[in-house]
Amino acid sequence: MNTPHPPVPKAELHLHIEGTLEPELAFALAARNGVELPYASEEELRRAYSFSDLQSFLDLYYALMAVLRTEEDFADLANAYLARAKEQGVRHAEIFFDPQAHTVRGVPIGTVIEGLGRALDAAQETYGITTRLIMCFLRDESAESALETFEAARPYLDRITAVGLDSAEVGNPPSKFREVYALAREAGLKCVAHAGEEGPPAYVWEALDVLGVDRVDHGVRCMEDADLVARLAAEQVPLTVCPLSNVRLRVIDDLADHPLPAMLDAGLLVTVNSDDPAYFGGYAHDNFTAVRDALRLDEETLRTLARNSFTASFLDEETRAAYLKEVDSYGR
Ligand SMILES: Nc1ncnc2[nH]cnc12
Ligand SMILES: [Zn+2]
Repeated sequence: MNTPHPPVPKAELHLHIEGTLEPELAFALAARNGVELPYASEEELRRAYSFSDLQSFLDLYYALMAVLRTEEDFADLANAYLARAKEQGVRHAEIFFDPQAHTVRGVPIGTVIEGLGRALDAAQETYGITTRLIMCFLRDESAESALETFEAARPYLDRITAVGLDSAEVGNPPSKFREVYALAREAGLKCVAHAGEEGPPAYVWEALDVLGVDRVDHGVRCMEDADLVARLAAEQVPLTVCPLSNVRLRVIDDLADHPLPAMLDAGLLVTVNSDDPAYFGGYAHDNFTAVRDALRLDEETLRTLARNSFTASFLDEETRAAYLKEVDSYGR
């Protein structure tokens, strides 16, 4: 009898912790916190997961966050993700969170960070997963709100590795956040930003040239601009691509048409990630197997994607090398 392959060891670099809120946990937290959800059952909620674009997803994503109120809630959310991530072969996770989506509801930023931090502190021992935290600014909020959020997070910066930029992209270019990114860099943080998901290649240029990002989240629309592809390839700027998300949010019509193979052929440092797995139908390895099947990727290409995930991470060199060794010996 064939023993099934364990999933290839990988790093997850594009994962919104709020996007891991499964219906089951949403209902459990709603009951615990006395929050009424506008859905009669988990099944009914799941039926609402049909999106026409990024905004239609964001509306539900922010609405469901109403159930997240206490440190314990954020710790439970992160633990539920880590348990699933372990099963998916995730050895390292760099996790986004959206503080403004919680502070606007009266949840203090310290509650969010301490709650997530409680789970992440135990992640290596409990799940064998190393972690980093990336604080995202909501780009459809003002630049002033991002600055206030950064200042509110200052007491917790030792828990934060990088800043990021997410939410509704079109009409909210990276340059709007020049100032807060300069402050983050001054404070020694790494910088990433969603760019080129729904927005044009010009937003990827801005993320690079105005914000000075170390990685681009999504970035798939870079393929419309040959000069941009050349720049990203020459500098080996990592792109955290999220295939199932791209299909669910209609960035790409069909997974079989995804530009991932063309991106790899162009010499881009591409990684495969899950974005908001509770909403988009798959966690990290589910994305690997989906692209393998739809795009007929061979085992060596999957190994390259796994290698890329560690190469593109914010890990220290020694830990990175240890993980790369695991990838190289996988299945051999
Ligand atoms: N795919 C995505 N794009 C932009 N903002 C997000 N927030 C959560 N998921 C997102
Ligand atoms: Zn994202």
